[in-house]
Amino acid sequence: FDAAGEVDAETTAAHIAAGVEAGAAGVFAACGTGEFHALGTEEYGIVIAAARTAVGGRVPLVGGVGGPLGHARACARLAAEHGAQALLVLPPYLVGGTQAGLVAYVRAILDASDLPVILYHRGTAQFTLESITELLADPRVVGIKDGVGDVALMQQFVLRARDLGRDDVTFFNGLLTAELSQAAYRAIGVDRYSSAVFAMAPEIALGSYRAYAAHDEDGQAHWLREFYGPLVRLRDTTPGYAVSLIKAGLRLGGADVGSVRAPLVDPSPEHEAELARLLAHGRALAAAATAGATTGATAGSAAPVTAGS
Ligand SMILES: O=C([O-])C(=O)C[C@H](O)[C@@H](O)C(=O)[O-]
Repeated sequence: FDAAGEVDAETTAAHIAAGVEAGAAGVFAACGTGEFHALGTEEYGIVIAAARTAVGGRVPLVGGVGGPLGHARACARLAAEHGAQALLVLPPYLVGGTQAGLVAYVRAILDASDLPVILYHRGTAQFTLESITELLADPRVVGIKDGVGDVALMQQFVLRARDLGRDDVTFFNGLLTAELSQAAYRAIGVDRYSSAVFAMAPEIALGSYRAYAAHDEDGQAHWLREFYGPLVRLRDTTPGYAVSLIKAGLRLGGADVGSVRAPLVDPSPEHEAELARLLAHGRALAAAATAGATTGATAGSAAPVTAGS
């Protein structure tokens, strides 16, 4: 947002382009971290159009949709019009329905455009094995992203997709600060995750990703102890920090991204100082890991699966 609190298309595009250039394998635009909850319909179209310009067809672009059904359908149409390749279905607003109602909600969004959907299993949109099975019968359902943390249920979703011959379905760990739990997700066949940290500090997310991709368990544990664990403890001090810390991190890096919108709040000065300290430490760890990799001291992969949000 600009100084007046309006969507700033230019800054949005520059931010997303920088993430793609840094190596994101895909972009979730206007989703959880991208403040879908705070955008009007017209603003949503501006964000997706900016994202499309920034991405330039280099990686898949997924637009968030959700909330009130009328708004979700309007956003689905706008995402299609502005060139997104898929939709991430976020939970409906306020009310929780039955599983049949949830399936109908997804279908109504599917019918609003030609875009395939990824289901974000989270909040008021928590699926059962039965409702997932029903939705997987539709080839336009191409992904499931877990925001609940029930790995046993997610394992069932993965196996059911395979049993149905849906090898095309992509699974993501979409828990807050996904890196913290990613090792457990890989063990159940979910090797992709969306990284909010990538959105504020790609070099840190990529440093951690390289340890993950190389199956370097000591390296991953080091990242969790030194950076992600402390970040999550800071995140958990205040509701909404999963989003506002990311934006504050960008501001600390010099990007003119404005504040979060209500009801979220920006971090307090003390918390922002703690974030700055953590980011400096994370960047030092990333630089040391890169130096180690170039001298052959640390194994690493150059191909990120990380997707900015
Ligand atoms: O925007 C989104 O899709 C999310 O909020 C998911 C985040 O990226 C989550 O996985 C995280 O915090 O790392």
